[in-house]
Amino acid sequence: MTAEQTAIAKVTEPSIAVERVSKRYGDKVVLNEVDLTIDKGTIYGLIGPSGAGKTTLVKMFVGMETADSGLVKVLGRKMPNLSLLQEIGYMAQSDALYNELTGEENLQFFASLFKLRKQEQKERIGYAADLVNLKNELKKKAGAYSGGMKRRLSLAIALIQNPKLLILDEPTVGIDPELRLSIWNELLRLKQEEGKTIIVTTHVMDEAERCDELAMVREGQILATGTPGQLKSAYDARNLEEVFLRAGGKRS
Ligand SMILES: Nc1ncnc2c1ncn2[C@@H]1O[C@H](COP(=O)(O)OP(=O)(O)OP(=O)(O)O)[C@@H](O)[C@H]1O
Repeated sequence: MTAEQTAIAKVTEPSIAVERVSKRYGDKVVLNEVDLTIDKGTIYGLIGPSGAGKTTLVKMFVGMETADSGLVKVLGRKMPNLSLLQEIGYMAQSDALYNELTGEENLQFFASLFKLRKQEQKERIGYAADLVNLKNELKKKAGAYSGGMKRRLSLAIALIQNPKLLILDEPTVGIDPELRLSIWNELLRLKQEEGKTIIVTTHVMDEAERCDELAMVREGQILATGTPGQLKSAYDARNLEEVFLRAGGKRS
């Protein structure tokens, strides 16, 4: 391979490669031979009804779940892999915060887990708190935050170490429309200007519209992938809500 070919291969290497991944809990098959490729520098949405397997899949990207069979590669390395945690920001569906610590102390604690210089740590905390509009609430204990504020603090924590890959499980639940818009604008900027790869699970169809690519997940399988436009034409639908319903996306 020439140097140029090597460079191209590096650029085009996907952020996530999932090959024939299956997972069951007891008798229940939660993921069934899933294949998925997520390119670098894209916003990728996983949509599908409750219980479809989206969270289980993204937990594998973070190394919090393991597949029974198949392969999950993140940034070219097989998961689980502890050394990749610096590169992955994860916002879980339920907030994992220290209620007895203030918002600021929570951010400091999570920042201290990563390799950041003191000054950088300070800057990242300022940036993340500002992004989620929590700068004036940082001295309050997280336990006294509203549900939406806790979500915002969790999102700030996911961004704290400036990861290459952001994995956000229903990031804007409980967040008001104005802030939701500014968070989405920032996600778009992070993709465009910093080349980050962002993976979101969502039930909100106007958020799905903002993704570059989507995967429709149902009953542990990926029914279809494509841009929002491609999915709409494939299902002959006017909007993604119709795609969702036509793909059989009834909530359990
Ligand atoms: N630790 C577990 N033990 C047993 N079953 C589990 C476990 N985690 C998930 N499940 C089951 O796996 C299935 C898929 O769950 P998952 O959370 O991945 O769905 P989801 O698509 O993220 O749903 P939602 O949109 O509601 O978040 C569900 O039937 C769920 O009950």
